[in-house]
Amino acid sequence: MTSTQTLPVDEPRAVDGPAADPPGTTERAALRELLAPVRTRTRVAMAMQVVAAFATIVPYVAIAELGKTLLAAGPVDSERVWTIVWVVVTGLGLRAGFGGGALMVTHFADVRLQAILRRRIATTLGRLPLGWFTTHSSGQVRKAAQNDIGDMHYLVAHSAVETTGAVAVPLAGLAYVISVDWRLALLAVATLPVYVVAYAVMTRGMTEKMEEMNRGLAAISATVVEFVTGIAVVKTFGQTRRAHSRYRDAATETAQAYDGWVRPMLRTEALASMALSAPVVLLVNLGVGALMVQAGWVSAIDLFSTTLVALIIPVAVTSIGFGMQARREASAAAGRLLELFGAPTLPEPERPRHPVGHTVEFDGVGFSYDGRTTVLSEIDLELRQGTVTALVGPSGSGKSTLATLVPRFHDVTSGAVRLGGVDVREIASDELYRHVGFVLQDVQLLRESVLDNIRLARPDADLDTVRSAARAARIDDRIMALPRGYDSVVGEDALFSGGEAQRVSIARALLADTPVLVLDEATAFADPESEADIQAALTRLAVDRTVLVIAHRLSSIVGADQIVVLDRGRVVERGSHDELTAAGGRYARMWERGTN
Ligand SMILES: Nc1ncnc2c1ncn2[C@@H]1O[C@H](COP(=O)(O)OP(=O)(O)OP(=O)(O)O)[C@@H](O)[C@H]1O
Repeated sequence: MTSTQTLPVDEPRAVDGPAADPPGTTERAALRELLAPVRTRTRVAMAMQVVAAFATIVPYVAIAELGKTLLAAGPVDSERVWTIVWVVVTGLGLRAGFGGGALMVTHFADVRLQAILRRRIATTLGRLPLGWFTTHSSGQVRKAAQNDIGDMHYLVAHSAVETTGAVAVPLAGLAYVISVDWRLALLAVATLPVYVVAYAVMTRGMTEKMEEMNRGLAAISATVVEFVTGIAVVKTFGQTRRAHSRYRDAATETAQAYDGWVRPMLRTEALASMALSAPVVLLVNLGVGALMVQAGWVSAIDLFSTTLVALIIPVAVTSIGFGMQARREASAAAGRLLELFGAPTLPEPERPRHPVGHTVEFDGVGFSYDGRTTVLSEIDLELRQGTVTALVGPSGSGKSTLATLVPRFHDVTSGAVRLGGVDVREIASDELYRHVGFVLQDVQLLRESVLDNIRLARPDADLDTVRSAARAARIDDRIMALPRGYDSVVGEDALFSGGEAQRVSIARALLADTPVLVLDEATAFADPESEADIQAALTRLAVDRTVLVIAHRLSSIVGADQIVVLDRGRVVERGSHDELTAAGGRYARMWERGTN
């Protein structure tokens, strides 16, 4: 049983912008929207980083002044020396305090944003129609909750501060060297253009190359998944070698593409980093600077002080490049998160109504998943309180779709589904799930103790109550035989077969005790003994409830109060087993063939 929450949340906005938006605009807007809750903190941190950037320059300037003082003719002015020492210490202290403080502010901001986004993901997931989860894998949800939020860490906690530092430190340094001598300033940044040009060459066509790489990696992972999921078939038909070679080919192709892309890039990168390396900066500044000193343009001590500052400019600049890649990844992650937040949610009624009784009615119900192909049309049905209705029909006739409209996996396209006289869309979702339970083919057991799995809807139920539900579902003996009994954890020391998992979920439904039940009679994988157990458990579950069962075996629904035959989304026959076999129609033929 799943219940949904109704937490207040901003209405999600559509992710896709107008068609005329230049590429990247939507993602930038997405990023701005996601980062809005921490904008003020980020700005405060940036301002702190500007102070830290100026403080970074102070010790270098002070040391240059110290040099001048010590080399000046006459006795050393010790008072001035001490003042300079204090300036150096203060500069270092301010840099550590403001720089560290800025990072602290952004890291707290990041934690806050992660909490906001995680809550928003939980709220969104709680408001999505259950049908959404049948078309989206848990992997996608996990990626959003972990990887995408994680990808945003660099952006929030580091990028703004580091980029500010990367711009402010060189600017502060440049301001100082210009104040000393404009020719020395030119020298201090002389190697920068080489880096900028090399970097531009390196990142040319980066987006396309990254896409190509991602395609290659996706192909490799697809062949691995194909191999692992189909391993039984692959081995049985002796195709292991072929499957291996497909993986090898995909891996080789991607490796070659990577090599072809990265090799020239590494050469350029080496050149770029060389242009900003300390020996090259020193060589250019001291070499050319010495000529300037000889020519009498500048003093040796000025050259010394500007060379010191020139050494710190490159370190700051190179961090910009690193930040750009992380920013790109974070923007893409933000886009994916907003896509999740923008998924159409199940509207909650403004003024919820309460059902009276537990009769379910389908009134002129029509449904389409995509708005084009009609899956159900003109369904009029009444599932009277306390009766069992079985749905039969060929595969794809719409049985599951019809049944899952009752717990609002999706909302009808036309007509209405009513419970106790109230349209299910007018019942608050948590109340709806207190009335409607379901046991579907795809049994979902959580990685928790068997006890907690069974008492999911009633966490306060004691062991005796849980055991009596499990006994009714014919699974108690099996659970007691587990190493830690009811405390065994599903997936660790509680490993259930398909039929056993089905019975655990029946025990869960029995305990939840909802008056309306939607059952998918999943007996396809069960052995005859297990099938008999499941049938017995289902029969027990159906007592005194309004039950809608998707029947795969006609033998199990002979006693149903009403059998509904669906074909291509329409009700083609309806009646009891005796009435339908006597009528000699579709059901009678299915019964004779012994198939559904
Ligand atoms: N999530 C979905 N999105 C789009 N189309 C869907 C979705 N689920 C089912 N369909 C389509 O709706 C139609 C009815 O499917 P449904 O699963 O309700 O049939 P069914 O009678 O329960 O079939 P089966 O007995 O094989 O389970 C099919 O054509 C199917 O392809």
